[in-house]
Amino acid sequence: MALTDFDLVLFGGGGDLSMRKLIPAMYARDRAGDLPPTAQIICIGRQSWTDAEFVTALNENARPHINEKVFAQASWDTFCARVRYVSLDATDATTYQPLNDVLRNDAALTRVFYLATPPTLFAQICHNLSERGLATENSRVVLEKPLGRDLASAKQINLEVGQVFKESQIFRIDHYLGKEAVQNLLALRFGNVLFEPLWRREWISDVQITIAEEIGVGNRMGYYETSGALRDMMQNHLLQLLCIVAMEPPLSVTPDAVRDEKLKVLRSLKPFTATALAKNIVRGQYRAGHVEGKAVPAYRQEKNADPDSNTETFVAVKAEIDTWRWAGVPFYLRTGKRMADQLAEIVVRFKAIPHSIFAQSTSSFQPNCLVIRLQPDDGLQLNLMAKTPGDGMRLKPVELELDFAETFKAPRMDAYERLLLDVLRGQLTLFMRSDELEAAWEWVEPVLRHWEQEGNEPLPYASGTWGPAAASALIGRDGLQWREEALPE
Ligand SMILES: NC(=O)C1=CN([C@@H]2O[C@H](COP(=O)(O)OP(=O)(O)OC[C@H]3O[C@@H](n4cnc5c(N)ncnc54)[C@H](OP(=O)(O)O)[C@@H]3O)[C@@H](O)[C@H]2O)C=CC1
Ligand SMILES: O=C1O[C@H](COP(=O)(O)O)[C@@H](O)[C@H](O)[C@H]1O
Repeated sequence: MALTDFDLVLFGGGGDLSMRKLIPAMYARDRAGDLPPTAQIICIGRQSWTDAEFVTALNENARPHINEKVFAQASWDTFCARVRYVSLDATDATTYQPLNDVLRNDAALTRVFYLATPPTLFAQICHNLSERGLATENSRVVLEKPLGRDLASAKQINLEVGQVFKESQIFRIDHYLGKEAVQNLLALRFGNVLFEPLWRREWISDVQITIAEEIGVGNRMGYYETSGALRDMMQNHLLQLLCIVAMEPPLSVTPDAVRDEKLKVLRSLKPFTATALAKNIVRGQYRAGHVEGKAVPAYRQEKNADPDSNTETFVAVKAEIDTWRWAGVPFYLRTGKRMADQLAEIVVRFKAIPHSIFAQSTSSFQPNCLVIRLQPDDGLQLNLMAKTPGDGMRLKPVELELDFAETFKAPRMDAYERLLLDVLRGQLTLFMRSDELEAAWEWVEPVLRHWEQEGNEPLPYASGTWGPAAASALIGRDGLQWREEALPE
């Protein structure tokens, strides 16, 4: 579907997210021919730059993040010519005139305000846009995550943004929902009959969702210290993945049909009791170690770090969903920085066979397992038992592997490319509704309060490992192992 001409305003246009993700994504769509010739990208910050100086910054900071296979100098020059830079203080409406001057006043245009700034500015920016008459009927606003830092602040942001924009104009982004493998999970679940009868407590033993990163906090210490892994990854990305795995079939892929189902999952998450707070959560922080053979410092020794920081860089949780479909099926979620590998995957483990008709005992049968791999490459793996060739009847675990890049050989689209196109088309399905967001905060809120009250110093783990030993114990208590622990050496 062709895009209507637009003005895209990137608040925080010179920041880390814009340079690493948003600008490269817009460039890729421009290079693919998706952007109307007169579309503008207006980047905002307090720093005083001319358009030409900002293009120099783009060359230094955004250009290195563009895939070399996509890059061409001529199209990059054309793209840079669309980009304007406007210096203003987003908290001060009296400084907004230069933005009024570059925005085109045409009701037929789409106007998008993308707030890639700290979330503490979201409400203020929306009020200022309204005061300056810029939040028009044809406008949309994109809010980055994490939206707020707890339930109360998230509600306040929703309330204030809602005073300026209608819910249908608000795009709360979670870039994990734009990843190809997540879309493919929807296709797998609702485009095939094979899994649906098995996708329930009778046949599934447990689900593991892991987002492990090798990188540390990099230059984002200022932000990360106020956040930590629970707010940065668990409250949003991991819970959204859990929703896609656990939701009932939606009536259609229309925004509210999908979001209604995700909301039901979030509302069915078993609230943390005092015992669960003590037993079902592991909080960790990385120490010095080696990642990919390179020595890396402890979190507390990173640039701009507080040497006494208690911010968690790892969190693992055992969650349960109180519904007929999922009662009794544990969902183990974990995420961490500076871990052994860069890996994002969902592992659905099926129950063991009830009885062996072969000479082998049932315990020598590996339960079937479906792995949906999001990163580093997206793909699917199904573990089955098969007979080894030759005489006798000996069964062995085998893998059916589907590599999406290999199978489709089609150009890949980054999550931000897909989601930015959806914003420009007004397609809300992959964005969170206010009630969903609040339900997710409601579930993590007791954990935040518990950590505040208990002081709760995070457990140390060496960089380049899979997190604190307590994370293995968390799942081990149920007689299970994280997938990498169960794999043969
Ligand atoms: N970086 C990432 O990987 C990810 C970031 N996010 C979210 O994106 C948002 C931005 O993060 P990130 O890019 O890392 O942050 P940065 O600190 O790198 O960038 C924030 C930008 O906001 C601008 N800014 C801050 N205050 C004002 C103000 N008063 N007026 C105008 N501009 C202002 C700054 O520009 P200047 O200094 O010139 O004013 C800066 O460029 C956050 O909500 C974060 O949680 C989400 C997912 C991943
Ligand atoms: O939202 C965030 O996500 C990134 C990880 O995203 P990925 O697509 O690279 O897996 C994480 O590094 C960052 O801390 C967090 O804010």
